[in-house]
Amino acid sequence: MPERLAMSGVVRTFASGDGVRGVDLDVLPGQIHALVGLNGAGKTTLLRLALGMLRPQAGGIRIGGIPLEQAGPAEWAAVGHLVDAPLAYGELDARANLALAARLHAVPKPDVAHQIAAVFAELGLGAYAGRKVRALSLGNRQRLGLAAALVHGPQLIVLDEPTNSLDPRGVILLRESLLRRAEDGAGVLVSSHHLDEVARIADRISVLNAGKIIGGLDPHGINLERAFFDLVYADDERRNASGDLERRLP
Ligand SMILES: Nc1ncnc2c1ncn2[C@@H]1O[C@H](COP(=O)(O)OP(=O)(O)OP(=O)(O)O)[C@@H](O)[C@H]1O
Repeated sequence: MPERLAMSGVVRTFASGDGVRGVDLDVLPGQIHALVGLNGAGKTTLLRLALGMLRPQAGGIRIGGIPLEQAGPAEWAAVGHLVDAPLAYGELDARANLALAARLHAVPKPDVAHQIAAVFAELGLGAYAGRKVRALSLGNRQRLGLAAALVHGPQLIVLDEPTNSLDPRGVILLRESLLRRAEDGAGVLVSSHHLDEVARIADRISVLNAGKIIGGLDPHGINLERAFFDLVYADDERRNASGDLERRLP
């Protein structure tokens, strides 16, 4: 079975020199791959590249074995993502928003109501199904954004800091949802600042620093925070010692 996502030698830098500078990364079927890094490390940029929201300057990206530039509706229907703010129509209720998300991802019409009910239950949103989105709390809007990313049963799930503004119950529901979906064969790429949460769900943790993957963390290891900072500081020192040449060269 091909990787759900494969990125090799991906480069995308901005005028400042920041960005993503030569990243290899994959997500296998059934795997939860977490991406951690300091603010500005390049996590969102990398996820946007994986989703075709940004074009790489170099390198290759494949989803479901297909190069991104050749991916068509069938490949994209198998992807669910929440990167940036949840996109929703404020004047429509939560159910209507999810129905749109389901149809956009090619869920057959007769299945839409059932799949919406299932994902509402999964993320604890049932009580808000008839509520206009503009009247939802921040956390419930985030839950709705997650529901929209998951309603069609995607095989590749890409989430940028998905626990943002979720309450502890929401964090647990999302955790259970991602673990179950991975067990069913989905591949998950998720960025997070919460090392404890990441350790609970990830099969693999990659550390991104200044646009590069500088190593991995053992999800079962003790003192993940210490291991994380050891990697980051060692990389910062190495880059400082080399005058951060790589950063300044095109
Ligand atoms: N569209 C853009 N134009 C210019 N610079 C950008 C753009 N998008 C991101 N950057 C820069 O690229 C770097 C990486 O940003 P990115 O948002 O990917 O980091 P991040 O790891 O997701 O950070 P955070 O944890 O704060 O969300 C930052 O220095 C950011 O300012």
